[in-house]
Amino acid sequence: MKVVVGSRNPAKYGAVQDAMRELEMEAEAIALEVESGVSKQPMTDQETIEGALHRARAALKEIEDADFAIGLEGGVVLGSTPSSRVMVCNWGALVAKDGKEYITGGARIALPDEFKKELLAGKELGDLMDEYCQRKDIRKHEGALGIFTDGAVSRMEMFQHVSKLLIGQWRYNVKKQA
Ligand SMILES: O=P(O)(O)OP(=O)(O)OP(=O)(O)OC[C@H]1O[C@@H](n2cnc3c(O)ncnc32)[C@H](O)[C@@H]1O
Ligand SMILES: [Mg+2]
Repeated sequence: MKVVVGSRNPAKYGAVQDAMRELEMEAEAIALEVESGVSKQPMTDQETIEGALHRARAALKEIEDADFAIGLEGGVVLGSTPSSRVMVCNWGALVAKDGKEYITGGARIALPDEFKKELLAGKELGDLMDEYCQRKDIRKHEGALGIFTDGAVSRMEMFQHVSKLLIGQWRYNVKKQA
């Protein structure tokens, strides 16, 4: 089997590899940088879902003999009421070679309130996190999730869960059709 991942970010690509290992799938995984087709910082669930789907569709187009492609996308949700918090959201999409598309939501947690103004001014969460922690490339490592849960759940672990949910749904359908 051959699987394509629509990102070269190790927190995403590594997550798909780990998910496949856990599900005892023998597949070659290829990481490809593709366009998300949405803004660099998606600001709604809908935009984040579209980014994940676009990545998966674009990745599958690149590798003709792939069985399926996975797109993973992070975004933020600003909240529409004064009491609602700004959250990091996560979505994944799997597009199979038969054209079937699967979508799965990942964990979301609240971010510091002061992030809201910066996000509205056009700042990316990845850059905000690096400034907040005075470090580089947090998005490629534990992510906002890992930082704000004191390492309890990392971005990679969350994307691993999303990938397992996607691959599981794909498997269910493949078995049903057999
Ligand atoms: O190379 P790609 O695949 O684009 O990986 P990315 O880290 O940029 O991830 P996304 O494009 O999916 O995320 C959109 C933006 O949100 C940021 N982001 C999302 N989740 C994050 C997290 O847990 N920690 C830090 N930044 C995060 C990310 O850095 C981008 O600025
Ligand atoms: Mg990005």
